[in-house]
Amino acid sequence: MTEMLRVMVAEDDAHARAHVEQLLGELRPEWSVCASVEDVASALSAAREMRPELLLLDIHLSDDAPEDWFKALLAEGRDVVFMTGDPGFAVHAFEGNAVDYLLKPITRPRLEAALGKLEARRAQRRQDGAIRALRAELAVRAREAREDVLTGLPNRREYDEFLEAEVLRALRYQRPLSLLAIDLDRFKQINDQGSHLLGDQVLQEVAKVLRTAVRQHDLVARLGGDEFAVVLPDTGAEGAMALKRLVEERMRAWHWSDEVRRIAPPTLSMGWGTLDLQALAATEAAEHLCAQADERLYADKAQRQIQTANGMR
Ligand SMILES: Nc1nc2c(ncn2[C@@H]2O[C@H](COP(=O)(O)OP(=O)(O)OP(=O)(O)O)[C@@H](O)[C@H]2O)c(=O)[nH]1
Repeated sequence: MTEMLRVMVAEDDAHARAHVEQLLGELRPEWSVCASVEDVASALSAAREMRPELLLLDIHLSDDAPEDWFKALLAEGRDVVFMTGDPGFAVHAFEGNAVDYLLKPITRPRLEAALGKLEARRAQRRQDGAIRALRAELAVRAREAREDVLTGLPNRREYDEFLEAEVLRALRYQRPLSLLAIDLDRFKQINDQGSHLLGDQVLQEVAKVLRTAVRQHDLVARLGGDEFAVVLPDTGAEGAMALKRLVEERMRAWHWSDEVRRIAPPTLSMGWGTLDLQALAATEAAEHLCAQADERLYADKAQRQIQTANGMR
């Protein structure tokens, strides 16, 4: 698709200016000359006000203008083609990243070549922009694929990969590894008696409690629904139990909203497991680790249900 570009021509020689504009009209009839100026002040103000996409600039517009009057335009990244009678100017033109420079008198083939360069540069810029946008989009998608949208915690995919890598590391270096499996109690009640939105808020707050209770190298993940897990590298059973107690304390101390408190301040059932460092196969060791944590979680939940039935918290 041909772009409809707007061009500014700055040239103090009226004949030369008319000549350039005529050539432009012949070479790119769909483009328009939005500013045709003859001095520096008009060139600078037209460049800012008319926002032409191409600036065709005579370098020596008037004797009293500073030699580098056009530098600000180049610095803004504007597409400039210089027109000059001085062959030595080429160096300055390209240092400033001009599109091209044309030696006077301007000929049709040289102007055509300069316009071609400009179009190629604009096409390249569009392509670069599209690639940058695509990269940014891919980065967002990649993050979303590993992140739980509601809480911002790593999701199950990230958790699975992290756990697998940590199990291998722990077995290889014979370092302890623990896991805390977590499930909200009676969460359905919050959704049913409050609202789904209130349920979402509770999930977000639980994520905060967990995130702020763990160490930097631990991984807190939301596995789905009201299930969370914490992978604890370099941590044995004592450390896992200590974290369980800390999370319980923080949940009790959390400032739940009145609406949540009216229904029931949320509590968590938790179970921990530790990796068997004598295990020969990593997959079985990981499965055993998860099974231990789940078993303790269910036992914890069963006990809480009994306590609730007996009217205790
Ligand atoms: N608000 C909200 N609710 C969710 C989300 N994901 C799952 N749920 C709800 O979580 C509830 C889980 O219910 P259950 O599995 O019975 O768990 P529970 O009510 O905590 O019961 P126990 O674990 O036995 O104490 C269901 O009502 C789901 O609809 C979510 O992203 N937001």
